[in-house]
Amino acid sequence: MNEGGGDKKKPKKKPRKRGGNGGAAKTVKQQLPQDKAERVAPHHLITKKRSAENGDNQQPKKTVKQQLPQDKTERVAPPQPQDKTERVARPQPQNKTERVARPQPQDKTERVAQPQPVDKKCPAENGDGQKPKKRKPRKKKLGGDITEAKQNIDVKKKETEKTKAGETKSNPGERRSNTGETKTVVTGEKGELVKKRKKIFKKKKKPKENQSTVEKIDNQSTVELIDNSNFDFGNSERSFKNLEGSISPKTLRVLQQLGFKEMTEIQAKAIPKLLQGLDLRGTAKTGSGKTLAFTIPVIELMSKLNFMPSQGTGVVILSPTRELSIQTRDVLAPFAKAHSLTMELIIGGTNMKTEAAKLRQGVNIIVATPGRFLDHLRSTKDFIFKNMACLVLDEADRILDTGFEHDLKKILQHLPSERQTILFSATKDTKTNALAPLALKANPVEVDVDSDKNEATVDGLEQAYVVCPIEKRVSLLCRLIKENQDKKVMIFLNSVWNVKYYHHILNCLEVPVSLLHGRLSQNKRTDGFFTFKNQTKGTLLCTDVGARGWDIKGIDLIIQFDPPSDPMEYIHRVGRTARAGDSGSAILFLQPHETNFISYMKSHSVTLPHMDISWREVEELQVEELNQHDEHLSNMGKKAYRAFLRSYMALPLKSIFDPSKLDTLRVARAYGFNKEPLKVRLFRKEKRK
Ligand SMILES: Nc1ncnc2c1ncn2[C@@H]1O[C@H](COP(=O)(O)OP(=O)(O)OP(=O)(O)O)[C@@H](O)[C@H]1O
Repeated sequence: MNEGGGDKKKPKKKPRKRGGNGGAAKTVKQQLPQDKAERVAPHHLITKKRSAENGDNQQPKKTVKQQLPQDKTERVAPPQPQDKTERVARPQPQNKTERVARPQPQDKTERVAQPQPVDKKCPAENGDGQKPKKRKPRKKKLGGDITEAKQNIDVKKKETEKTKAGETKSNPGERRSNTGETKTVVTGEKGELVKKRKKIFKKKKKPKENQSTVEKIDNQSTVELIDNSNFDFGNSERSFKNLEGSISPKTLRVLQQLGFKEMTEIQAKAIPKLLQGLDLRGTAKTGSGKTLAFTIPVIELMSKLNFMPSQGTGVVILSPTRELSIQTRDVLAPFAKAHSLTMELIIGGTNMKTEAAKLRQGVNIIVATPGRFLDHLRSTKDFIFKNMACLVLDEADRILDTGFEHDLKKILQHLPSERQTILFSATKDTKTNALAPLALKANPVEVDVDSDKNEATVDGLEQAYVVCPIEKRVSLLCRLIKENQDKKVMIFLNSVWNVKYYHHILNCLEVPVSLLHGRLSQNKRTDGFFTFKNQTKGTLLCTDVGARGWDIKGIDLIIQFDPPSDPMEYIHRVGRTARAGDSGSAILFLQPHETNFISYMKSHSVTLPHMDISWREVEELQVEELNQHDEHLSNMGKKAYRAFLRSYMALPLKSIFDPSKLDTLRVARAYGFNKEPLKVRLFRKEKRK
């Protein structure tokens, strides 16, 4: 067993309790008796108009009306679920035709080179808390957008009418989701909009207790039985039973034991091709079951080859993060066990000698991170990899990110060229396009199950952005966490120091949060991952180590406190919720000068409605005062300040996240300093540019 803690036993999963956290709320309340916000209904924050700016919260009708034109996207009916029967009924491309190189879809980043029109600032975006003199201009500004939204609504309505045929008549403004849950379609009527906004913080539908069970598969890991109810396939053609004859009875038995009945779209399309030994590049949205799509074929391959430990390694699966490797190992484990295949996790932060000893004994399937795997390729004597038959690159685009690209190229040089190679990811970028010819054989099978979808994010996700001046971010964050303390929340930040800093400050304020970042020791990292995984509620602050591939059930809300580097990163971050047909919410924090990101996202098929904040109800935290009482916090604040500026500089979308538009004095205030606590030389240079 390695030291990474990946083999740690997971406690039996308890049924999720979604009741309020009375005790915790009380403590926070006691701690912050001034918090007016505590006195208002939990959903007040987002449903109320900007009463702070108006200095008037007595006009609820106007409030809602003011929200209406703010956001054209809110008025657009959410994308209708594709008719799955139709999708599946389409003739499958013949194998030979598939192997002919199809024109590669344009990389989205290329498509969106032109600067998009800047959203006009709303008063809240100015952060001045001033009442706007007139409301009308705001309506005018979005007039065009509304027209567009109306057109979209008309189109969507027609589509909806078609798909509704055969459904029971429902109330206007309601539709049945594919999970059978009633959803409100935004028709522009006030009441319904309020309903939709409230849903951002609404509790997720709880799975029925008997639908999800945890069962121990072996001594090393526990694997959850699958609750199929959210994946509404309704199509027996996708039944795993149809693979009888192409996959072994042992594999079918494990699938059955785990509760997998029907394949997801990516599985149905990729597995048959992979079983033929073809190279494949697969793209499907987050949480769509890509792991199993490669797990079954690699297990079958090893089983057919009758691979013995003395033959060394037959399959290598590379993932960009340690947690993702641990997770993949856990998915593979019951299948490997059923076929008596040896399997090992090879990730950084663990004892290399122990790993080397295992490799020498012969490990049929390796699940690894690229750096550590390369170390073994280079230095572990008697590690047999010349028989390697298959290489899987999970989250292929991320593997190519800085640091891994070099490792991967070296790995490819070491491995036998006669092998099957499989690339999977939820997103594609230019780097993956560049890797494909290096790693894959000519003309690999391309399976992109989302190419015909309007939205790049999943159907069950409700997302919105808030415009928040930097010095108010911590207050708003605190408020959001408190409001969602009975839920499971992930908060993304862009630097380790800021994760540490906000972890400290929030815990000082008795807002309990945990943290996870790449500089923790492997044991702490794995513990943190599993603790969060097994919690029914709680808030985790993390860097992008948590953005990719984590398959944690029951995450209700994703908050992106710092912006993602690009739309792909956004998609992966929000992909930690609303997985496998489930629902979830996501909120993106933007500073007033960053709102161009929204149109940029739209051009990448991510539509983000604006979420209003009633600033009056957000208690302002006096970070400066906290600094005076806590020297440690003040010191951390300095480091976090510097890390924030540096990470901001590192954001690639300079025209949107423009360092020259960042007011360092305001940034300093956000960390409780009334002047810049230290000079960040590189940042100054960048600003001058
Ligand atoms: N055929 C299936 N039926 C029911 N549930 C499934 C099926 N296949 C996978 N799942 C479940 O769906 C969830 C998401 O799967 P997985 O982690 O493989 O998604 P992914 O596509 O790799 O996501 P990401 O892109 O975020 O890494 C898992 O909990 C898995 O158990």
